Amino acid sequence: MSSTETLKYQTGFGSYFETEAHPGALPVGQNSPQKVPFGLYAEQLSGSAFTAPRHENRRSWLYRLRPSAGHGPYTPYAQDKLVSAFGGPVTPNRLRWDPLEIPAQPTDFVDGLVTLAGNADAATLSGIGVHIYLANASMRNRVFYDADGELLIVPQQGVLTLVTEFGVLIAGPGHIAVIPRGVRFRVEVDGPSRGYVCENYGAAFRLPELGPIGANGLANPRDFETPVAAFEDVDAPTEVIQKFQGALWAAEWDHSPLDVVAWHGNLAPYRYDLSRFNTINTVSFDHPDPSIFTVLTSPSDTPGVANCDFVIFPPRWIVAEHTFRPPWFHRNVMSEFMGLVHGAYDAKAGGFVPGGASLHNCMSDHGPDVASHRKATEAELAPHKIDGTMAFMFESRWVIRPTKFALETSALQDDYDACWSGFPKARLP
Ligand SMILES: O=C(O)Cc1cc(O)ccc1O
Ligand SMILES: [Fe+2]
Repeated sequence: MSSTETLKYQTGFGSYFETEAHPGALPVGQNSPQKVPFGLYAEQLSGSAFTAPRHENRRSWLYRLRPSAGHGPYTPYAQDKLVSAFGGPVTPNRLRWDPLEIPAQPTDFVDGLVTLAGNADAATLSGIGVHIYLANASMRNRVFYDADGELLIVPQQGVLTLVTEFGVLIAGPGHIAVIPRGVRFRVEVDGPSRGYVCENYGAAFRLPELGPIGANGLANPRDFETPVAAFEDVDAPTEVIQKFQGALWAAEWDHSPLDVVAWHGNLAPYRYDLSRFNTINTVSFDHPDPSIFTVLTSPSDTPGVANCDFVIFPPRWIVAEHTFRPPWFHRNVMSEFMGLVHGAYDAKAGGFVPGGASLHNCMSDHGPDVASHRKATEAELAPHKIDGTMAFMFESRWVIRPTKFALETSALQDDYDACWSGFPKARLP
């Protein structure tokens, strides 16, 4: 990721930013002057209702070469692997997938998105879509935006350059990137690329409360990075593809919409280096609930019950005494989708591999496989570093429904249940 160093970022989660790619482009003292500097056009992008309370209110003002309203109609764009209709029958079975293969034929980020699962409904602004992207080509003369939700991108292979209306950010394995609902962007790849996308239909991701942890810890606000303004002045046909109510639509614009010369506000893309996560865990006994590893949360209307939590399982020291150290057996009202960026996950000795995924829905029985259980019950409980790994979970209050594709793909493992068979029965004296 050497090119990272050449880009500039502004730091702070949800900070109030202001940035201009050309000196004097940003109006001073007001948002919408009669004459914007250089004849730029002012446009407000609202990510929350105008009347949302201040701590929830997110919007930015963009100053662009042309108003983005100047375009013709959108027509349907065929890409049937990306869906947002999660009705129909749903299996209660535990599911696990091998990594989906990156295609051999040229495929960009938009065409390479495939939906594995999702819940609730983009129309009511709640729930999530869970997608995998499989790409080997950069987007050329085309730009994407998602009216249905915010995109949390978890690269697993290949470094992405996200050229957005707000500037350029780079994210490879070990980083996440978040693109707010509606923000237009192009994805450039450096080779075969795979990763996970949580499309958040609900309230925007934010940092979790820290409660008794105190004022510091977990993901610290200053480690979130937002690009500085950068624009392209391109008068050439550009295909703008949007996702709206589950379907893709395309329109041809006569210029690139990535023409924002300056902007200010608190709604903007950002990235985060997961190695900056200040991991907190037990120094006494027992395995804490995984909420201790929450990086970002999208709350629902019920306090403490997330539309989606983004949780990671990063490298960390394990020191618990007289404790079964890996995740315990459990059943959960919340539904859990997991992925693996690299390394191994301590509850699964085999079968859960980088780029793969698993789904444990509401009340499904899961936990360590037989081999992990045996190893952990026999291990000498010295301090131990779990290293070289990064698993994650999208955890949601709504049942996560696999798509038809996810249930029919040959990547779906047909023997997942077997990892929990053969536990010796307990013997009472
Ligand atoms: O199921 C999983 O592997 C995720 C998970 C991890 C953990 O440490 C505790 C609970 C939990 O659901
Ligand atoms: Fe779990």
